[in-house]
Amino acid sequence: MTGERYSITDRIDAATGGMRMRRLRQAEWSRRLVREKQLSTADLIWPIFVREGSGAPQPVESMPGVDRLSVEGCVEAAKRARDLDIPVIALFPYTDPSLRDETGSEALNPENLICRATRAIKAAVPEVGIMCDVALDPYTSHGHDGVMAGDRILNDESVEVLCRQAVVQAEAGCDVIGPSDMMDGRVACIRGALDDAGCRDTMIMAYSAKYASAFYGPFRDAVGSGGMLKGDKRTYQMDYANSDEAVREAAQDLAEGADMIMVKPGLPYLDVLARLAREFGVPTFAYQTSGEYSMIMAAVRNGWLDGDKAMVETLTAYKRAGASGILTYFSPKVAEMMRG
Ligand SMILES: NCc1[nH]cc(CCC(=O)O)c1CC(=O)O
Ligand SMILES: [Mg+2]
Repeated sequence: MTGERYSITDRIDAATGGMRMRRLRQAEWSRRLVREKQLSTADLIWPIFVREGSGAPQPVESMPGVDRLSVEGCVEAAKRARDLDIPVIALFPYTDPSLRDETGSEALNPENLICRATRAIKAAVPEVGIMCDVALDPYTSHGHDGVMAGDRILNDESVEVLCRQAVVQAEAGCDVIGPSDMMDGRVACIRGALDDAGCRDTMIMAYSAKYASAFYGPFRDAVGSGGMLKGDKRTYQMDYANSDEAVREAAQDLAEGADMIMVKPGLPYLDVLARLAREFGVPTFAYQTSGEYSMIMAAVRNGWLDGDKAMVETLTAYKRAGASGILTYFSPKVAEMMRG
């Protein structure tokens, strides 16, 4: 050092122009004042697993804190959602293996578990929105989202069944249809089928950029399709190396009549989420998948992470990336925390 000419402080002031970024971070009140995004209970969609029969919640082993609920249990969960200001719950069925077949015909049964749960919840808690998945994997003996011929998943034949599944769910009272199957053209066909059935008000949240991902494993346990799945879903779900393609997928779904779009999984795909949110400016959602949830919970169980902090941080990250809302298994927990 040659000089006393410049002190560290002089150099810092010269470099920053005196604009010290830490100034606004010095107190909780000023951090709150300049915060860009705020997670709210209005951002939450709570996925719930439904099972046959009555009685106590049945824990999903690979998802600590998540249970499969009876229809009655789902009604109680919907009341909890209402009391916590959670706008929507998303229902997923655990289907008894004896009801599964090659074509997923139980999906079309107006008395299936999902339809009965939907009707029971709508009757008891009409102010909570209900979202139902459109895809055949909870109902097929091979665990795929569509119908098969040999080892191929047939697109158009699958779409035909998915349209009927959507109408059955809408007629049971479902408010939001969530096609998660990734067949081509299904949004247009489902919209048409809903309209033809007089369900013009039923919304569609399209799983537009849904990737063939390792982060769905615990979900497949929860709905009982894990052990059944033959092969993988890479001929219909997206390649995780691609994001230009996500833009084209979302553009198609919107042109076909999707009211809302979704990116799934969430955290490893925040770039895709941010891109779609900016590109289209439509309600854009993210799914914090079972695998993301279980990763956090596993670390919490080992004492390696503060679960509450990781929960709020990840959910806020979705908001920062541009999500209108998040499907998350943390919904009741974070809503309780926000209520204080
Ligand atoms: N098509 C069904 C469906 N709907 C939501 C999920 C995953 C949700 C999660 O992992 O939390 C899946 C699994 C899959 O596509 O294999
Ligand atoms: Mg598509």
